[in-house]
Amino acid sequence: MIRAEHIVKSFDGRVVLNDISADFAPGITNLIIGQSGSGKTVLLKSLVGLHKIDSGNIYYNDVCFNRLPFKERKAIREEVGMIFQGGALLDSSNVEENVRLPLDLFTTMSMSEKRDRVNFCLKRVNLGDVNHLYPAEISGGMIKRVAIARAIVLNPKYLFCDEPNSGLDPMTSVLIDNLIQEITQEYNITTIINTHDMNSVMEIGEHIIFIHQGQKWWEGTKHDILHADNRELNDFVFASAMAKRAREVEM
Ligand SMILES: Nc1ncnc2c1ncn2[C@@H]1O[C@H](COP(=O)(O)OP(=O)(O)OP(=O)(O)O)[C@@H](O)[C@H]1O
Repeated sequence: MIRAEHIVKSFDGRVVLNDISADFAPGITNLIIGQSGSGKTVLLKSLVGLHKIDSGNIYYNDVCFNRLPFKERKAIREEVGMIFQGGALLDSSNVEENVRLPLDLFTTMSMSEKRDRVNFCLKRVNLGDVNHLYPAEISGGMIKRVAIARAIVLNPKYLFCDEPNSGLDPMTSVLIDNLIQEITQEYNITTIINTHDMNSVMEIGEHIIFIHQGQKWWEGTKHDILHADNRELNDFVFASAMAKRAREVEM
């Protein structure tokens, strides 16, 4: 469980997160949505400790993360998996080396133990026999799977995903969304996903926070969204004519 309490963050006196509070429960997919520039990435980075917040508190279970000394914060960070936009694999390392990297950095496992763990994680994301391929030799969807395998290799308690299906076709996006949801449930991970993708919202939006101009404007589930009486949310979610018609039909 991650809890944000009254988060305020500004840059050069300009407030970009204004008093945001939210609970992110484990075992479900928590989505942060909002227009470009609304503050989603700043919120995600603040929650993970990459931005120092001006005020408020961030709890990881019962521990106040933002007030911890550096060493203890680092220990919690080792329980965090991250999936970055574009995958962020090392181009000069092959798939196995990319997935193994957190094990090399943070564990004292033997090489054969590491190889077993890497193979287990690659299998979990439905990738086989790609260990020796380089990122340039695999598809965008495979890159995301490798990024997911790397994010789970240390058995994280918390998983942060920044636009996990950016650049993917709609079918591959659904597969990646479903994979993240399955892994979240299977290992009871607290997962927070930053997304613009309305298909993701309707597919895996078990808990959704809508950010508007730096404020939490609406909160609910994918089922609530269809009936939400919130103009900014509706303008954002049902922006296209097709989405508007789909909503009318559903209503
Ligand atoms: N390091 C920074 N320094 C100054 N301003 C920043 C910084 N990072 C973000 N901002 C500002 O904070 C606001 C929110 O940015 P943020 O990246 O969180 O938006 P977003 O909702 O993630 O947008 P997008 O969907 O386009 O990625 C923007 O106005 C942005 O210019």
